[in-house]
Amino acid sequence: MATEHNKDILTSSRCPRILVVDDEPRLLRTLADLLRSRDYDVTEALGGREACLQLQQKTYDLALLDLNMPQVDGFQVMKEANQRQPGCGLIVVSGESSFNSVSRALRRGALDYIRKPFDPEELLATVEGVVGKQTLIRDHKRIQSRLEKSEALHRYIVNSSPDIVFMLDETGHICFINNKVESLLGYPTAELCGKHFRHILDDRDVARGTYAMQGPDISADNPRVLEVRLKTRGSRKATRHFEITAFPIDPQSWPQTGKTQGGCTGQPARYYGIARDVTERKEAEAFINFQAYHDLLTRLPNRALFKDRLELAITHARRGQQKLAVMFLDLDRFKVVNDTLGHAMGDRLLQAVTHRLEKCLRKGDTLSRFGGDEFTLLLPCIHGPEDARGIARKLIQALKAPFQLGGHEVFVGVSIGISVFPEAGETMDMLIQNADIAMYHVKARGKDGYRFYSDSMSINTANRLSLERDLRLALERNELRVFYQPQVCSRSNRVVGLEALVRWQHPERGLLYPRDFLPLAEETRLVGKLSEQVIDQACRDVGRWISTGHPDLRLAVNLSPSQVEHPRFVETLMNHVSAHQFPPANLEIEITENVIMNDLEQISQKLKELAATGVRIAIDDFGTGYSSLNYLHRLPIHTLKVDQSFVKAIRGGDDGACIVNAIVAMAHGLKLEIVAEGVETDDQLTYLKSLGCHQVQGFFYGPARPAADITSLLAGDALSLAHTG
Ligand SMILES: Nc1nc2c(ncn2[C@@H]2O[C@H](COP(=O)(O)O[C@H]3[C@@H](O)[C@H](n4cnc5c(=O)[nH]c(N)nc54)O[C@@H]3COP(=O)(O)O)[C@@H](O)[C@H]2O)c(=O)[nH]1
Repeated sequence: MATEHNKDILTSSRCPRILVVDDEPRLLRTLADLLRSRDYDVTEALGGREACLQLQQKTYDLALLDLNMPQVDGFQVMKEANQRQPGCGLIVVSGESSFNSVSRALRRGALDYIRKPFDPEELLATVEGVVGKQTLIRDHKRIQSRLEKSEALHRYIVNSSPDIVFMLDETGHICFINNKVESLLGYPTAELCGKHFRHILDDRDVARGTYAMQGPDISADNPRVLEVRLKTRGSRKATRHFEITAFPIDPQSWPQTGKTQGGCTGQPARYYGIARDVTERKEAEAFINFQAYHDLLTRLPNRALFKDRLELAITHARRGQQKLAVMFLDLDRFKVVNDTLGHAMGDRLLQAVTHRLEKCLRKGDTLSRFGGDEFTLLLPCIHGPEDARGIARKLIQALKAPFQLGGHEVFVGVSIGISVFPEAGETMDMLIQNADIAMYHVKARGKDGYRFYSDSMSINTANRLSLERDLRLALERNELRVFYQPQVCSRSNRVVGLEALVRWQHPERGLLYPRDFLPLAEETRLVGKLSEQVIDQACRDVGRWISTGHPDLRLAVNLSPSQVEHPRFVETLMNHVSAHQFPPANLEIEITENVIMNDLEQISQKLKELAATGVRIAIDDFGTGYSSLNYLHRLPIHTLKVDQSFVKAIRGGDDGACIVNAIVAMAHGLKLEIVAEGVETDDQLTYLKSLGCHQVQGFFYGPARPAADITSLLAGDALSLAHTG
């Protein structure tokens, strides 16, 4: 096929067409016959006029002309031929032999001049020579035109390729690169020709790219395929992703003579290939990958990625005998925002919270959104629990300031459970689960704080299920007991109040304390029912003591956060109180500051309603939370209970003691009653008395005890209280 094609290019297959022009018919015929004897395709023109007509009708390779002809002479025919058929060769055959005529004929384009009478052999040789030359010129032009077309076609194909097409020499310098590099990366081709391909490789891929091209086993059957980032022109950072397929050039199939054909390095091309822009695919892949492992709202790692990182961190920690901490964070009051301001605001809040939390963390830490308003945090390589404690405090503090959401000022808090590897669990699941358990303990104590997991919180899943079942049964079978801890006036040593504290008389496990079951009750929402039973029992017991000679005796009850948050809290509580005809003025509810701050507006309304009935309100654990003067001032608060931790600190004479001074002074200033909790020693009592804090509660006067003990205590001598403790 190629041979046929070449033959077609190189030779003209038709026999040359010759126009013979003379005004003498005899001479004309002789000349024509002579040429026909050599198989030329001959046309006779009798005179110049007919010749011109012929030139208008047909194309000729050659014209043999007489000069002296009547009307239209040979020069005019030459002029016509030059105008109409510039490719037609001209030979003059004339009896005119003056220098002028010859030179004029040659100037008009005659290729040769044969004088009459002519020698037939000489004429045939001249014609053959001119025809051969004409054929060569014509074929050359045709080949050139075909080559130009072919080159244009290939150039068009290469340059309109969607890919970058390139050739490299042995050392990796660019011999050729198509225009696509300009539209994709911004480089004019001339700028890259002769440069090493490293010039456009992203720094991160230079080593890999260079190694790939130097690899020994690259062959036509085994092209080098690799993905790299190429730099865009004029930007130090912007890159696009390309998939490069490079082949070696076989010198056998494309022999190059010294210089690269069409190349610009002066070296033979050794590799050719294409670079396909796969940026969109890579970005789509990256997005899908991101989606699989991240939460799209906060852009934080999701549960799957968190677990993966935790697994890895545990392996490292185990190998290096290090510690790590897992925190389980649950936002407080998020639900209120979501329900009242809508999900869009809820989403914005989660983003803002994420932003603040992230600011508290180091580079290697992993904060993840576990779902809803739950986050988990991995702190790898900590020295000990103190590091985690510091971070937990920072996180809590970071969320203290209000969030501005479309004109609304919103407060949220965070409850954080912490588990430290390896003490609180050696596996990923255990660490997360135990941090979650610890978090529920924070929630049960009024939210917005942190707690470390300890084994005492733990109940494994099986135990947990059986404990939950037991607790449900306990509520049905009335296994809950109410113990009372006296609140004593230190001046008179008289019992002024009783704090109701729940106990569970478990049929197999004996007497259980709130820490053993309250978080579970909170988690399973059984706490509401539990509290109702406690209130009922306490109203019955204390109501009896009130009506039997202790009219001023105060009943203090603890309320769980979820109980207070319930929309019908006031109504439910008052129903129980009135069901037992308990005088509201003898009832004091204890709530923590965090419960109040959970939803200041709602709680404030509820507390006002309660206070209007005569019920008293005490702030439990005062000093450990917000200690905000703002709400103390705005709410109907009657009593502050100084947290045990500050009372304990009295003994050491450290900062805690100063806090007691401050709280007592503040309570006096605001005309609030004050009860100091956890009083265990005479020194603490003396110190508190010296501050003017006369209502105290603690093991100094005795722990919480069953109702029967309280009956005899109230009947006996109040002064003997200290001895019964
Ligand atoms: N929603 C409800 N919560 C309740 C109810 N009953 C108890 N609780 C909550 O459980 C917390 C722990 O209670 P408890 O184990 O009974 O501990 C109380 C006292 O026994 C203990 N205490 C008292 N004096 C001392 C002391 O001198 N030293 C010392 N180490 N501990 C002492 O303190 C607890 C009472 O604290 P407070 O409530 O802050 O006054 C308990 O704190 C409640 O939150 C319930 O019915 N419903």
